[in-house]
Amino acid sequence: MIFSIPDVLTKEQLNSIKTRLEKAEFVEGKLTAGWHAKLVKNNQQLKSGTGLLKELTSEVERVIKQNPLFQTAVRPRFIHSILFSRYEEGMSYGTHTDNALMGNSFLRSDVSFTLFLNSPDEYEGGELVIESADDEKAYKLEAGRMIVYPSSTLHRVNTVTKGTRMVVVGWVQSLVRDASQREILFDLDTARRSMFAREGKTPEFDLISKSVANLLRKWAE
Ligand SMILES: O=C(O)CCC(=O)C(=O)O
Ligand SMILES: [Fe+2]
Repeated sequence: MIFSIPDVLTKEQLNSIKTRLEKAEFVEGKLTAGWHAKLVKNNQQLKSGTGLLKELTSEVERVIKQNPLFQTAVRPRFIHSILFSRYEEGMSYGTHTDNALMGNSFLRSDVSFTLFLNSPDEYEGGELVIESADDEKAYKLEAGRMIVYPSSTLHRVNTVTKGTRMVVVGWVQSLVRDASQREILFDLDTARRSMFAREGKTPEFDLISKSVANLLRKWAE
């Protein structure tokens, strides 16, 4: 399931993050890529091990974690490996797949996300393109909006031909590893919430709630 969440960050939060990033030190993106992704990764990211990265990471993580749509659709156990990436003119990230396990704790990447920090009219190119078996789709979202997609895909970032593209990227180890199981839980949960809004706590609502809980018991790890 690929979906996007609007207004993950408010205008004030976006401005505050961008102001702090303007003065920050960025390094070669290749430093955190797997051996094959390194070959095609040509961007910059906020230097690791700095107070600023820790501060911004915890701010963004908290906001994402609290988002109700993210919670129901992704069921995060760990949000991890967050990077603040910058693509200037001529930069791109060629076709790759994300590492399955990341960092010293080998956190699994089930779901990837890109949170756009600047507006699409501030740069040309720079679309995130996600491939499927016979097609591909390009995403270039407004500032504050986040695209969420399976880490199992092949994807790329087109060359930025003008301006600068600023994003936050990160990964999630979900409580429910299997994407099709996550989708079943998401559909049932959405259906029962809309039934609840219309008719309140009916016997049908109780039965769907019981199924959501029991499936979660079966599938969560
Ligand atoms: O910048 C993006 O939208 C995605 C970047 C990416 O694919 C990655 O960092 O692995
Ligand atoms: Fe990626």
